[in-house]
Amino acid sequence: MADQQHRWQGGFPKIGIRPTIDGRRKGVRESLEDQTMNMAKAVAALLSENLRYPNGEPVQCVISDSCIGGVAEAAASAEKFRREGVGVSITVTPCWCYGTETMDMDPAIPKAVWGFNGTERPGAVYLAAVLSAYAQKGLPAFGIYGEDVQDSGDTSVPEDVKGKLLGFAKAGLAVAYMRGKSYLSMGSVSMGIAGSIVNDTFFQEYLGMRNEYIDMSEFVRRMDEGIYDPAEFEKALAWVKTNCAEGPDNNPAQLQKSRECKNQDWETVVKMAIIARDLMVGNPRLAELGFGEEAMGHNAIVSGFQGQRQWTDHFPNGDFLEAILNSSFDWNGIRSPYLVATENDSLNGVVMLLGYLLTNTAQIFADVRTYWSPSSVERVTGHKLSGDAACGLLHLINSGSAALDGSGEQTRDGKPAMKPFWEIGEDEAKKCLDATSWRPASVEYFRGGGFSSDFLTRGGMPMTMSRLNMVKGIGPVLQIAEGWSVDLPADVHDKLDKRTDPTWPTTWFAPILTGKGAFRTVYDVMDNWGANHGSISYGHIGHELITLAAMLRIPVSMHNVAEERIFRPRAWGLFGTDHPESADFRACENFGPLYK
Ligand SMILES: C[C@H](O)[C@@H](O)[C@@H](O)C(=O)CO
Ligand SMILES: [Mn+2]
Repeated sequence: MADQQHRWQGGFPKIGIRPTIDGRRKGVRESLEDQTMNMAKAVAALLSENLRYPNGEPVQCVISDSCIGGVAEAAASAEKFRREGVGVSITVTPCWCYGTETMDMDPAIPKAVWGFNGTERPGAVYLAAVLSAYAQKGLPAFGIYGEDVQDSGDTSVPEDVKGKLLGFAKAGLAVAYMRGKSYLSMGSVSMGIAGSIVNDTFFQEYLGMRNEYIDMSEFVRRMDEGIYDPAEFEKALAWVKTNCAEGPDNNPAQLQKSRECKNQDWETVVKMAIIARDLMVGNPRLAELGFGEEAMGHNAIVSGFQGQRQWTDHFPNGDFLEAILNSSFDWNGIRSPYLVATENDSLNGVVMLLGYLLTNTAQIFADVRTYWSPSSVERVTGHKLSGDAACGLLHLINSGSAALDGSGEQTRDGKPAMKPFWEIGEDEAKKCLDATSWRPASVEYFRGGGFSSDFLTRGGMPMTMSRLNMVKGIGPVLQIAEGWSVDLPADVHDKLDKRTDPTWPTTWFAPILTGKGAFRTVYDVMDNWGANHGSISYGHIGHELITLAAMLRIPVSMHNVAEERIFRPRAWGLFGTDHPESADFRACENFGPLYK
């Protein structure tokens, strides 16, 4: 995958591990050196063995050169971390230490402290002391403390501690990786969708990201002037002819485009996909072809394509571009997705990015289009919903950027899954492609034609749908709904699907209900959802999104994650423990965005 490597040119943030110790020599420090450093090595091994960067390589950890017994060693460690590109820090200790003299003072990087639950020289006292120092200094940190007492010679990492270390590290790496990267708007506001109004202050102050913009006419320039790799285009077009089967044209006969026009449209949409990727991450091949500036790209880890309507009123739509780039495979083989938000809905692009960085898997971008009550389904189809669907369903469907991974044709332990690219087999990629038919675009919507990916998500996948909303006076607010994809009998699906648009990808989604608030019923989930879109990740990752949101100081207004799975900075509890949701809002407001 050599041609992919340039997209990782910025490298990846490392995790700094800070073994921290009681600095008193003549006995105390000496007695703790090995245990403390061994804790750091155990955490580094845990993280590198279990976590991977988006390119599939193991996460790298950097351990301070010495235990940190005071400010001189803390400063030396900070300097090493700066040199090494550390973006997340974890302090570990089995003993009492001097909080303000040893704490990590870098305001921009997520931090956690693991205080060993021991009795000889308890790390818990330091843990509590330093977390209070973090709260006092406005640097909220995560506290990790195992539930069971460990003997001083025990160098293992308990399961509960492992879970918190891994959850913190995943979210922390996501924060660090976003910093300095771009969101690329290809076009502007689509059909009056407010999420397409790109809020650059949000990207800058909350995510540390830059906003880049290109006009959609850039696609015409590059196509007309051949600013793309012609060899790759030929390879891609041949691959498409073999792997992207056209489905039936659902347009009225008199509106259907000729075969010749469709063939031309295929060439156009394939070029659009190559050009969109080059715009996002650049392409060294363009420099070889004499297009040095275009070869650079926009350093974009997520983009949005406006498409509708001016482009799509004249040119083939961006559904192929969006769907194939969001998938984990294309003519260059199996690879990490390039995130593209349909309709340039940048707020949905952000939650696609958060889900991707937490899971390293492709995301489904969808309209939260219809709530189907059990009675409505029965009225329309005669079918009685049951199982996960018994309380009703949400019809998630949008033309465009649902990754083909969303078909659920990959498997893990024999069940439908969406996997990181390095776990996907060639046969599984083929199954996703074979499960997708490319329907001539509905010309009522897309006068310029194009092809829409049409697949049906297999049921039985754990999923998490999320949405970022922008509320005047508050700023960003995150919504999360864990649930399951659901299978429907083929005839039932067909009847319901045909009532919307059968040429688009469908996921039948059953949110997990709690019986309370927005999760009292499936209808309440829909009725509380903040916008027309959601991003759907594989797995129940709501707890990891909550941890990540707290790091970013983005309050969560709606979720169905059990309280015992939630992990936020220790300081959040100081805003009240009886109503965690309101405490979250107040804590986020109090500490404010990371990069303000
Ligand atoms: C094709 C249609 O215009 C759809 O793109 C539209 O209904 C949406 O997806 C709105 O979010
Ligand atoms: Mn939409």
